[in-house]
Amino acid sequence: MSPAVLVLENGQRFTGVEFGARGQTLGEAVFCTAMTGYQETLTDPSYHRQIVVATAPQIGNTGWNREDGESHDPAAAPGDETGRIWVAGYAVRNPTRRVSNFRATTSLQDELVEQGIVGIAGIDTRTVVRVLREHGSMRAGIFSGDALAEPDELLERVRTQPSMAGADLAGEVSSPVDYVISPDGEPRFTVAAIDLGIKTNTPRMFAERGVRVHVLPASATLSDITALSPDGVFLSNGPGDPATADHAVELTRGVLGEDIPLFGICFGNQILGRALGRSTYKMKFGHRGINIPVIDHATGKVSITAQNHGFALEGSAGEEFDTDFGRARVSHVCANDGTVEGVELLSGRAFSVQYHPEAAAGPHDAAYLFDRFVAVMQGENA
Ligand SMILES: NC(=O)CC[C@H](N)C(=O)O
Repeated sequence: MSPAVLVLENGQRFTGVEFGARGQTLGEAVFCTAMTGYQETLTDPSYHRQIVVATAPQIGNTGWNREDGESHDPAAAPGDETGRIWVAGYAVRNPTRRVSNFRATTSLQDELVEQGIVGIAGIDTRTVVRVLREHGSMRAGIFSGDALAEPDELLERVRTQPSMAGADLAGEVSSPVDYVISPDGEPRFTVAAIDLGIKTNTPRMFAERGVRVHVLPASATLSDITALSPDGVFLSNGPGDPATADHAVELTRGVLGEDIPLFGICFGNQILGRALGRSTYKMKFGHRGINIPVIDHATGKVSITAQNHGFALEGSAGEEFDTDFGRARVSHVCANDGTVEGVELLSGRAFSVQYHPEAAAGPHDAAYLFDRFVAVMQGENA
């Protein structure tokens, strides 16, 4: 097995072995605590430009299949549209040697090679995670093969890459063209979904509820939206720093001005929050995993949620504030650290959450939010 090295911005190096493609990759090192769902994690466009460190020690048991991908490439061959890996790199402790799942068509190792994703295995991921937890997410690189020829240069390469703060990335992952996901059965409503890095399970959750989803590129304008006469607008998850997403924020303000019902997830929550006048900040190490507890301020109920974010909205539990579109409040907070996990207009016409009710992968506690959005489109008071 050939050597590979993970180099962190603070100068720490972890030597392991190649995993996936050979070469060099740069990105922000972040850790994900999910025990399962690596295929969904790797294909989630929100991880664009990030090197994911898995805290679960053994990765790859279920191989790779043609069904669980979360990216959407309308130009890809049928059956392959959801499989693009978006992470910049993958760092694991112990890759499985034998795939064991009836749906697997290949192994994770082979898929990483196929897609040219550079990874590293055999490092003490517990130590890496402790460093990231203590010092925060930081720039990093994984190097193997010829990239190891000049070991003294690696740290410089890591340190000269752009930081995640200030990164405007939604346009790099968004579909360049519109596409439509048809509902199961008769269409009841049409939602215009702004693709800032949308995961495929989101339109699927709408489709199950009779909603036709018209996905629009991140560059869509308010007239592109109103031309569809949608019953609602959806703001997707996505990569990068929400403070850079000025176009999406202006678009959202336009949608709120038209009083079209609006729902947002993750990046979409940060954008709705900004449209309501709040600002965002970079968290120390973010929330990435599938068992993160969130408190709904209105009911006191806790949902166990899937999350993947490194930025958050300013605010505190239950805080109410005035906006250009009426009064709003912080609707949800994280039970672990009190960060904002949701905002809403008191009118109920617009709401969003920082976590992932589409749960791919993850627990289904928050799926009711899709029902709530359908109820708002139906004209019911949410
Ligand atoms: N999953 C997401 O939508 C992530 C949103 C944003 N890029 C963040 O890291 O906070």
